Amino acid sequence: MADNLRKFSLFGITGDVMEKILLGSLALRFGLLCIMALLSVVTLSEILDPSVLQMPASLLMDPLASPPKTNTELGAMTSEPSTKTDEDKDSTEKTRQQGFKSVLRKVVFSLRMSYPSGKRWLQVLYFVKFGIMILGRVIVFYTPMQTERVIRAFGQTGQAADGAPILSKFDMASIVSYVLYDYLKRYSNILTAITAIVDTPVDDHARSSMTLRFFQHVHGLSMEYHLNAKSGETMPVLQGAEHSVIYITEILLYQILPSVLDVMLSLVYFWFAWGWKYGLIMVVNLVLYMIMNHFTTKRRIRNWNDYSDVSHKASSRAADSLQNFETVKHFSNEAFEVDRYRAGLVGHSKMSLRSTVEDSLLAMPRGLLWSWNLFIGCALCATEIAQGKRDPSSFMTFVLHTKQLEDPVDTFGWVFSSIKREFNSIDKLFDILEAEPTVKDIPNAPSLITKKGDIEFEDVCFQYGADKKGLSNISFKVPQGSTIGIVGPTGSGKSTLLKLMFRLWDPTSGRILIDGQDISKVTQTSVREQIGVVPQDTTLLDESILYNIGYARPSATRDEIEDAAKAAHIHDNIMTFDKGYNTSVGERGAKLSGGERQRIGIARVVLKRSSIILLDEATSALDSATENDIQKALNAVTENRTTFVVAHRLSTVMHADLILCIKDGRIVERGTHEELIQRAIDDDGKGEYYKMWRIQSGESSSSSASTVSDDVCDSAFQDMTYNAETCAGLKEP
Ligand SMILES: Nc1ncnc2c1ncn2[C@@H]1O[C@H](COP(=O)(O)OP(=O)(O)OP(=O)(O)O)[C@@H](O)[C@H]1O
Repeated sequence: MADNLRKFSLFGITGDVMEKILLGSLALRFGLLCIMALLSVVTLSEILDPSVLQMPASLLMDPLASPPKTNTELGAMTSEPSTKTDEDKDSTEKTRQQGFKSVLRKVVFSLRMSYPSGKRWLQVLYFVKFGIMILGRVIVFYTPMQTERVIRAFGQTGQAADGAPILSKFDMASIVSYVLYDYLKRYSNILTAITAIVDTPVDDHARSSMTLRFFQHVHGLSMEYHLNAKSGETMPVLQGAEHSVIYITEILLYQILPSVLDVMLSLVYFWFAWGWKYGLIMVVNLVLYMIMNHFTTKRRIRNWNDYSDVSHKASSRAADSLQNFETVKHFSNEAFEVDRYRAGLVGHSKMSLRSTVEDSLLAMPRGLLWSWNLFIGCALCATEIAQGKRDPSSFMTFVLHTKQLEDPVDTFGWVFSSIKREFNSIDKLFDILEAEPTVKDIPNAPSLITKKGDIEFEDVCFQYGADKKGLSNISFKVPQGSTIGIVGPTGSGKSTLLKLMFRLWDPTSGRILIDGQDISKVTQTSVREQIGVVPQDTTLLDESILYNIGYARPSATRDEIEDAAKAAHIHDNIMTFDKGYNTSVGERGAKLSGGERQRIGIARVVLKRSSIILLDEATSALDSATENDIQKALNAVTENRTTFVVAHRLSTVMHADLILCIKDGRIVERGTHEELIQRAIDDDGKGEYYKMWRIQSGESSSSSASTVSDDVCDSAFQDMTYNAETCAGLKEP
């Protein structure tokens, strides 16, 4: 060979020179590879530097813990380590990922979710795809044997019709069969086309049914979950898990299973058709490969977990800052947000580089092991051919079979790590799916039947958490059609009381009765259907005004919606907008003023026509004149309906049939406005309600109760739209 090369000449370049060029280029290639390997190791060690690894963790800290003022402070903030809670969470997550049971659970979950249960024709398609996969294994197994048959045919000699010797027989049938096998093995063949077509409706069905189930579950969760969940994170988790479920199924059934079948078939074939030595080489190689793979996969998973955590946190922080753009602008923190996001991206790319470098380095020993196996097998086969024990064509069969196994065995190299990555997102989904509603309907709970609308609180106690505030021993009874005013300092528990009525939470002890029925024993939906709420901060859906008002009763006609808007004194405003009722309100109603949002909230309650109405500071964002108008409208709406009015402005509640004054979660005073004032006057001016009334009426708190004069009353009335009779009743006898 070397001699032949030396004699060779091309364009005047002799074989000698050519040989040197070839050797030189080989040496150069080797040198470059060494440099690349060295650089990879250097990069790896740099990336493995713990300070670099901690960098992205800075994104985990709460930026509000100490609001940044200067760039230096911003820089300092972004290099803080993560909070312990997040670390704990992450390690729990990773611990949970391990364990056979947990893996099995996720696998079963994925397989179940991706199976089109309930759809017969989709099930047929599902099994067609599976059948094609099995057929594929048979084709893969037979292709090398067909090659051997073609080669053997060359070796067969014979005689032509004229008696001339034929050195090699031309076997068209075996060549055609080989080409056919090869075609069916290719990516772009008829079987893969059928698989892709079959796949689409099956996967689409799995995706949509899964997302709907998850979506329904999340909507079924209680207020507590939604308050704790980060807005904007739930949907990506659902979408990520939806992708993961499909991916895991695809990998299990169409990557791992075929690979296992390929390996098993080859193993059995070699062991029994070629002898135990070949089988043993295969087994030893596979076992070594799996062991090596196990350790490398562990490392890859850790890399991936770190990578996905950093990536997830960086993007959710970025989304959060965009959602709260107004707050960012209030504090001119645009640059801070950009810096924080940049730090996240830097961490992200470092993680990405680290895992790529590690993955590539870890793949090298696997390649070497495989070549070693090929070498042993080839040497054994060549020896047997040389000894005349085997046909030379069998060498080709061995090489093709072994090479054909490379793909499936290599699949084990990456498939387990990638499947485990997907487990990460299924874990996040499990967190959501495992969240139980804190407010639950008892089994077979009946619906609430409202005959009148009498309401009773029976020694109701409630706490948000073990050490958090709530309500204590709340008891009162109100007949149908009454208006109950709830007043008290901020944070005293007024809204909490309304939330308990609406069953956003259930009392820790005690009972709330509507028409004698304990609301915790009837369905939440039936309770909520009977109650109309105007919350402190009416949030709207990013749709038109028409849609938002109609949301209270989707069956309402356009006329009914407009009537409700008129009753809430917002119709004229709406008509001044270019698109009238079709005006889009923006995200959470951001394109409307606070007062407009509140009036849409009131219009909704008008449209809902519920028998009980809860108004939580429903008119706080309105000017006195508009409030006065709306108050009249609300009086019409609330007539003959049991109404709870939470208000700081006493003018809103002073006509109530009963006023409850709440302080630190307890009712400290109760009565009508007149009774409360009179009681305070009789008691030397002591009384919470009286104190608030005097502050709001503009009288100095140091004045004594006995000096409640006409002037005071008048100034109070200016703000309170108070009536003359009530005022007369409050003056000193
Ligand atoms: N989801 C919650 N988790 C924990 N604590 C809460 C929660 N909601 C409210 N609280 C706490 O419960 C207490 C009562 O809150 P609530 O909203 O009922 O007060 P409020 O009297 O309506 O106040 P305001 O007049 O300011 O609206 C407050 O200390 C508040 O911080």
